[in-house]
Amino acid sequence: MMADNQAIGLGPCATPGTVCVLGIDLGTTSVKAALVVETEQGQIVTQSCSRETQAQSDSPAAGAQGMEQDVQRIINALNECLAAFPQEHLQRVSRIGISGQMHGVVFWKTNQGCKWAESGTGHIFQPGEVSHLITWQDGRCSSSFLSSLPQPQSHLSVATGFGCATIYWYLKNSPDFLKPYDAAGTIHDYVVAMVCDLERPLMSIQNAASWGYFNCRSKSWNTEILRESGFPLDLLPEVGDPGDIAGRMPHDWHGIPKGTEVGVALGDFQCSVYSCMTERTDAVLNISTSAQLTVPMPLGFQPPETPDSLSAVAYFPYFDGNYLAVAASLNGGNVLATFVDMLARWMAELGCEVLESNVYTQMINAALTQNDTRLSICPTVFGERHMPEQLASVTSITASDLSLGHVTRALCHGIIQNLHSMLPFQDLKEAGVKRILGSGSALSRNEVLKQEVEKMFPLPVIYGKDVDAAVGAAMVMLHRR
Ligand SMILES: Nc1ncnc2c1ncn2[C@@H]1O[C@H](COP(=O)(O)OP(=O)(O)O)[C@@H](O)[C@H]1O
Ligand SMILES: O=C(CO)[C@@H](O)[C@H](O)[C@H](O)[C@H](O)COP(=O)(O)O
Repeated sequence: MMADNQAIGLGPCATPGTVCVLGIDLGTTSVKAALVVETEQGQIVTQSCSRETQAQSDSPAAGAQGMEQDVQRIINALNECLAAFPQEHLQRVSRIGISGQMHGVVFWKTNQGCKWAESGTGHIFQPGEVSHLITWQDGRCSSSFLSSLPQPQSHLSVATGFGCATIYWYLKNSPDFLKPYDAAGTIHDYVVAMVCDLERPLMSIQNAASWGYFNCRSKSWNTEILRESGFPLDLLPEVGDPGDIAGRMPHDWHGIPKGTEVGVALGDFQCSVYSCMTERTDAVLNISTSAQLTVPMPLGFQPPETPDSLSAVAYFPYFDGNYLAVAASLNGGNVLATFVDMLARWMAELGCEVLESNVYTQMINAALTQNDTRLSICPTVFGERHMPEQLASVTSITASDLSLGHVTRALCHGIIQNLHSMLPFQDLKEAGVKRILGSGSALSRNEVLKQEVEKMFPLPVIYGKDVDAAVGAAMVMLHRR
């Protein structure tokens, strides 16, 4: 797996004639990049890099419920990742696949979305007239606000943090905010639009479905419903199929040659699945900032016409018209990150500074010596889309079960139990699942989470080596010729 703060060189760069693809994932916590080459033995990840973005930003308009990220910081992390790769590797890249955190929205002004500049290793861009990214974790749209919106004609219901809901929120609460902007997309759509110099942004079906008000059968926005309610239709991107080429780069970028093909931006969840799922009897468990447990739906499956907002399982578009049934939890690695942040703040108040990475190591080690606990933690600090009101709670507290090991064990158990409550083991068995493939760095770096998965889902669980959204995004562009 990828390590923070350094580029990992894993092999030679592509020799002339071999295809080399750059995969990028703009995640909620970190940016990841990987170089993947096709060899006679199959695909090899030759370089990889990960950088935390530290992009969380205040949201004056939305207050405490808002969750925004500073685009400049995300692009800084991306630039650092690419600058860490050897030039001779980047010069061999012929195609780029980009994925990222879904549902969120960023606004920009056409032709002023970025500024290009010369760096030591070629051209790079910096954000220009761009808003913050309002992320999938944003909570400004209350249940009553959402129920005041028109009913979508889609199999997916609309939740807070979805692009169209956020645009409605601005329209109704702060219309002046939207005035300077004439383009919008997810953060990864923005990057694709900038590197390809697109006049109008292009979005894949995967990301369009994640915004709400998109019909996956007709592959079109709910234009009439949106128009009737005064929605600014001009802000909706054009839509393409996952795997399509969005454009070619008119400039070199970090030494990647001018003319390189860039794919339409993809969902990070779908790319994580693509990086590891090989059999129709595989389930995939991805834990990054969020968490998803998923199984493929039978070929030819079409989702119901209308959504079931009380269901914990949704159908997300995958590739080639296929769907994944997914328990998409809002409570994954972010629950552990919240706990670590709370500990670090308490320690600071008590006069001790601690490095967060050391806290993760210590708490995971402590929980590894604590196989079980009576402490019970419901970890839904961030609610769930199908029951936003149910927040976290701790029960069965006894004085003997309060060590760091007990609490960490109970937290990890709670995260997996919550996923299990959304998509139980029994359902996986009935769907014919034979093994679970683990992906995402919050899982790969945490032995306690792995143990809890294996206890709650008694199936073979396999943790692949190069399994994440950046590698998946590269693989999509390698396979789709
Ligand atoms: N040092 C660490 N050891 C183990 N887990 C960590 C560590 N640092 C962060 N994490 C976990 O990784 C999660 C972020 O994973 P990441 O793959 O970067 O997310 P994303 O793809 O959403 O950007 C955090 O929410 C946290 O739970
Ligand atoms: O929002 C959720 C919650 O699981 C999903 O629908 C969605 O695929 C992902 O969480 C987002 O794309 C964010 O991904 P990540 O940064 O946590 O990897």
